Amino acid sequence: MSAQLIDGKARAAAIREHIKQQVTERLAQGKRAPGLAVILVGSDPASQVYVSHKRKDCEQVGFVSRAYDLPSDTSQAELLALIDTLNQDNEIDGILVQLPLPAGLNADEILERISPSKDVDGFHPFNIGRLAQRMPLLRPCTPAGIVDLLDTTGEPVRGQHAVIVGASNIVGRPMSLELLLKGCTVTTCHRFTHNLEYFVSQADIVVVAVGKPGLVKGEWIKPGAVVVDVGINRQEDGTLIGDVEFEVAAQRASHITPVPGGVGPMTRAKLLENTLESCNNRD
Ligand SMILES: Nc1nc(=O)c2c([nH]1)NC[C@@H]1CN(c3ccc(C(=O)N[C@@H](CCC(=O)O)C(=O)O)cc3)C=[N+]21
Repeated sequence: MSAQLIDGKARAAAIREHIKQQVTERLAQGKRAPGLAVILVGSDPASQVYVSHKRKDCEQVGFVSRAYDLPSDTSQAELLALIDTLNQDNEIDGILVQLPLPAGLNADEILERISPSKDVDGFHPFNIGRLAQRMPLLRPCTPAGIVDLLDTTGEPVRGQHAVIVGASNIVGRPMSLELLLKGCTVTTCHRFTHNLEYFVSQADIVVVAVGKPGLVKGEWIKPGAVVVDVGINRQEDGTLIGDVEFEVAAQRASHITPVPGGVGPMTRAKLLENTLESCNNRD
């Protein structure tokens, strides 16, 4: 039995279509289009790819996107000053500082400087705290995109044992909070976890977000489990693979996300949703 693919690309396209309609309605009511500021510091090639995707997405849905391509020697003070200005800019509803930042910059201080109401990444401690206390406002995009995808499988979520592999601030930790909010029993594994196989083999839902190809072996997957692979590992030949051994896992899982075409497009779609929500809240 091979798993059903969870088609993030199609789901993301449907979300963008819906957003585009809402922007058209806003314009018809004489309201402005949502504005997203994307700050890229330095010239990390992967970041340039992701940022160009974000700008294209904005154009497609009718957002105003403002790009700030800053030199890698931009100082902490210059970055903080730009964020302070954008926090006050009434044309801008979302501010995104593309990670990773060049060494020497304090990312935590920079992200915390973004006004929580314009934090469309959902990384700000205020927004994470609201999620932790079951009162989410702007939610981190990748975990929110995964919750959306889980709902499309038709498989139960509430009461299921969810195992998250990876405990980063931008995926693993908020993912654990999102699935707790959905009523899952949550196990969060990380680099200090002993016997990862044991935990993964218990899971009804597995979310892997580490960035290590082949980390989760296919035979660890419990028959019928739902597998969500957040890993985006670029191989020498330029192809992308995830953190899960896809072929074997797909023989055991009921549903599985492909890489590419699964979680990645949902991350981008949720960023657009957050920006529109911020704009609507500012009317
Ligand atoms: N402030 C900030 N916010 C982020 O959300 C953020 C970030 N920094 N830094 C880097 C990561 C990575 N990330 C991805 C977004 C889309 C795809 C995506 O669309 N992937 C496509 C493939 C795209 C390709 O071909 O490279 C897919 O998986 O199908 C991947 C990765 C967002 N990130």
